[in-house]
Amino acid sequence: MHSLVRKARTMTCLYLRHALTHTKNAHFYANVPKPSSASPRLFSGIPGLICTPGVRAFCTALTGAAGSRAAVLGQTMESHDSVSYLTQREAAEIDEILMGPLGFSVDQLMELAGLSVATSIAEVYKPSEHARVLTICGPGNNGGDGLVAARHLHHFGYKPYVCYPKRTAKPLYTGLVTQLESLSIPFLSVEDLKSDLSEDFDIVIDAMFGFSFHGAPRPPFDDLIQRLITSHNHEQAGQKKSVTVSIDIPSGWHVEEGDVDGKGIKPDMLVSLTAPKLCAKKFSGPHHFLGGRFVPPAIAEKYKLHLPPYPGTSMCVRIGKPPKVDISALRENYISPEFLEEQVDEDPIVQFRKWFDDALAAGLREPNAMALSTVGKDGKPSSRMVLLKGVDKDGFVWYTNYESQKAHELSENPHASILFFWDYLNRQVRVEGSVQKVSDEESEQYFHSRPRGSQIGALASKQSMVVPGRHVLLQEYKELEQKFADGGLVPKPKNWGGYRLTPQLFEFWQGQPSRLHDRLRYLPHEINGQRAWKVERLAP
Ligand SMILES: NC(=O)C1=CN([C@@H]2O[C@H](COP(=O)(O)OP(=O)(O)OC[C@H]3O[C@@H](n4cnc5c(N)ncnc54)[C@H](OP(=O)(O)O)[C@@H]3O)[C@@H](O)[C@H]2O)[C@H](O)CC1
Ligand SMILES: Cc1cc2nc3c(=O)[nH]c(=O)nc-3n(C[C@H](O)[C@H](O)[C@H](O)COP(=O)(O)O)c2cc1C
Ligand SMILES: Cc1ncc(COP(=O)(O)O)c(C=O)c1O
Ligand SMILES: [K+]
Repeated sequence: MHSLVRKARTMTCLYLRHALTHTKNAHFYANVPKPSSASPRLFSGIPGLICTPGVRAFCTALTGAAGSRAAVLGQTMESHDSVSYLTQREAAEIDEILMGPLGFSVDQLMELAGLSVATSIAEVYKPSEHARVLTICGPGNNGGDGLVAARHLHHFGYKPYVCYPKRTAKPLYTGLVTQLESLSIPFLSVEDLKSDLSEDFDIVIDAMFGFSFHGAPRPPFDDLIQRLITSHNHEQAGQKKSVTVSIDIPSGWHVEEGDVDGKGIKPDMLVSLTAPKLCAKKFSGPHHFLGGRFVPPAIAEKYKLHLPPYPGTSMCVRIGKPPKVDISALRENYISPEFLEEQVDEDPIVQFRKWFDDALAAGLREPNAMALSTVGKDGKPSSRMVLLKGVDKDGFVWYTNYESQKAHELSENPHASILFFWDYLNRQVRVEGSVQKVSDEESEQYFHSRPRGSQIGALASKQSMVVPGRHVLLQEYKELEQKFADGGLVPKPKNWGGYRLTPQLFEFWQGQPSRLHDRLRYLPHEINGQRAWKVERLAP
């Protein structure tokens, strides 16, 4: 086998493994026609994975014949070859099957389609910079998707406007209009719109035509499409422009051939629904997303759909590479509630618990992950992440190897700094203090509470030492696994245990607009011979 293909297969296995381990309660089938020696190991221990030679699945389809990049099983798809495209007839057929034998109603599918569009937009364009959204709706279901998207965008914090010149009298559509009116979303006529839409809007959603479009656009859509083209040309002339997001098909494009004469709209984002239609091959904008997370396996199999898995609970997934970004331009404008001296607890540990509970309530992944910085006698700082395993009035506890780099540095200099960053909450907490080992009993107790695999892993790993290759670690692990196969107690290695940082300084940071962040620092001081904490505000 060509080594690149072999590498692609291995990578696919890894991605598949990743996808599986992050998708709970699902069963996946993988066909590995010529398993490499690594395959069983890669797949072992994945709940829900059934390896079978009979079932066609991503693994073969994507890395076998074409030998295309394995990244398709990550969260993006890199080449056009690896994604499936539908013809106009297939798209209409799938619609009929979904709403016929598969028991969906059009309302349901439209709701999910519109939600996918709104979440795709929210992934790329933040309401802080792209608040004003005009949705131009056509007479069919594509227009309906636009009406639904406008409603969700309102709830996501955008300011939607709708232009819906050819309304459909069916209850589904009149209901969607009523819902938008009840949110006081303005409906604008074509005459209300300026010829350059960029003047009044940050985003224009093109929900005029979907996969049933044919021929040349009739009024008033011909004019509306022209305005989207003009707005794009303004951008090329260096003026500020609004971004165009097309739902399913860039309106005016041939559903299969795309922008035939090259004079059509050039959307910045395309949200394909169910699966991209053939015209999407011609899409060259920076953001191609897939939405419509409702495709049952029967459809995927019948139409041999190869599509990227949706990450987590997301309603959309990016297709294709993320655009190249100017790193220097990457920034967030933090918007948070005020964080004032009067609000903080006098006890910084209590204050920490409050913020930690907020991080837990927000559902953040590993809110207990913290950067630990240490400095040995050479005076050179080093940092790494560790997991907080306990916090109380005595301090902050984590566990590690007592012969690791951090352990050597702590033995030379028992002072450290820990740092939590809770991105979603615009918060950071830094804590500095002195460090001691926890008692052996405490370490014993914690060690035996860990998953058995991690206990054996701790025995197998001489943390921070050079290893000749991964196989050495795996071999060591396998031998230990066999040694403890009887299920008896795995002894805690002598060189494994906890550290406790006794805090001498806290700083609670909350991001605010214009970089005028809140920073409240706690330092110990004495009042009438009593130890207390003094809170001071620091300039951001
Ligand atoms: N399964 C899915 O993925 C789902 C997709 N959804 C969305 O539905 C559209 C397809 O919806 P459909 O109603 O079939 O069609 P369109 O929205 O594309 O539009 C049909 C109307 O447009 C008129 N039309 C067609 N061509 C022209 C033209 N050249 N000028 C003016 N008007 C035109 C057409 O009128 P006709 O008289 O020509 O028939 C119709 O009134 C799909 O793309 C998705 O966006 C569902 O929401 C969920 C399931
Ligand atoms: C999120 C996260 C949590 C981690 N938690 C721990 C931990 O609790 N204990 C640990 O020894 N290593 C942990 N690690 C690995 C460390 O970052 C580091 O690689 C290892 O401890 C060796 O560090 P050293 O060579 O500086 O001592 C974690 C890594 C990450 C990314
Ligand atoms: C090497 C190492 N040790 C310990 C830990 C902490 O893990 P646990 O929660 O199993 O104690 C981690 C976590 O990533 C780790 O990577
Ligand atoms: K469209």
